[in-house]
Amino acid sequence: MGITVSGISKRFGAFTALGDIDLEARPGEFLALLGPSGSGKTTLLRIIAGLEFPDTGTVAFDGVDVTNQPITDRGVGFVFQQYALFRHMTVADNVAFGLTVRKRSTRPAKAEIARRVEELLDLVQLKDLGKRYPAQLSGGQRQRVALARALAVEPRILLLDEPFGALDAKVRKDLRRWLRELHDRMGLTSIFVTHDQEEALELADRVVVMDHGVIEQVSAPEAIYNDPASAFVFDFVGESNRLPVSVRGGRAHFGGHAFDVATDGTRDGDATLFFRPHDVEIVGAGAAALPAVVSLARPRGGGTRIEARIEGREAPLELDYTGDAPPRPGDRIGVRPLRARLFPAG
Ligand SMILES: Nc1ncnc2c1ncn2[C@@H]1O[C@H](COP(=O)(O)OP(=O)(O)OP(=O)(O)O)[C@@H](O)[C@H]1O
Repeated sequence: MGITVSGISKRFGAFTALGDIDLEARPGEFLALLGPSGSGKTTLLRIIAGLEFPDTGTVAFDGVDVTNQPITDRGVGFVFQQYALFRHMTVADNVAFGLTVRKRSTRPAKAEIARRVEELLDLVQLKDLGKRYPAQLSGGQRQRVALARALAVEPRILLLDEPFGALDAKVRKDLRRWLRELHDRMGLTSIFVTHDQEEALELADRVVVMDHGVIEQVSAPEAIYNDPASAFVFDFVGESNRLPVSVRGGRAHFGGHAFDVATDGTRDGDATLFFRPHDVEIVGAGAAALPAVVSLARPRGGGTRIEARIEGREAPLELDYTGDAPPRPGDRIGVRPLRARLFPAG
């Protein structure tokens, strides 16, 4: 089932939480909403779920406008961190909840509900734990129960808000993979909110990067990392160095030094240069490059991570060196950014 969000805006008092959002999730797609705290991810997800209503704009599922439908009519499964399991109910009763609260006319028979619960517990690999209470489970098991509960109503759309936020890194990673498999196997359309970029890049078909209530970029994970659409995305996703430069005659200038970068039609004037730590060439001092002094060198991932200071800039550059004669603290080096990107200042 496809999800189409058109022209959605939402204010809380004088504060604009979402401004004119357009977004499309194709049938079967797994989207991640990624952004810093307060960027509007949860508000957007709640509007898609029907837990919140927009000031303007529409939400449609497979072309059918559901903007004014309450959550109970939308047929979505959702796992939100704040909708924890019911502590006084067994695991099985938690999973059955969405079915048992249905009106009598649409509620399956008791035996049928029990069968479905068994099936779901099997699916989330908690087959023999139906009689336990949430307090008797690990964090990861609880989140799998929450997922089983969301899936009990046989949704075509699954909405998840940081469902693994409170779990340790290893469990998170396992659950993430397992969730992706489940999504594929059940043919769901899923939207997942996270502020963890690794999670978004690993899990999603496309990543939606948000900041201050607007969408900065919607792209496949590789493109988010390798071809960021804005200075914000470059900075937010992956490691980066930023340097205020002025662009003149196809070259970047910083502190009296000029160096070659692809200016890609950037107009002459002030700009911010971005480059990743591994996208540099480190050359000897005196070469036509940005002069820097190494302040720190430590092993990292088979190479050496170097911090280097440049005159007139407080924040050191973070650089990766992969050769076998890494520079040492105090060494003077020249830094040539490769694959750098310029964004107009401002
Ligand atoms: N009911 C509300 N009343 C007033 N302000 C709200 C309300 N809900 C959200 N906001 C504000 O809207 C902005 C966006 O919040 P939202 O929860 O959507 O952000 P988020 O990107 O999900 O952040 P986080 O990663 O911290 O959960 C925040 O500044 C928040 O304080």
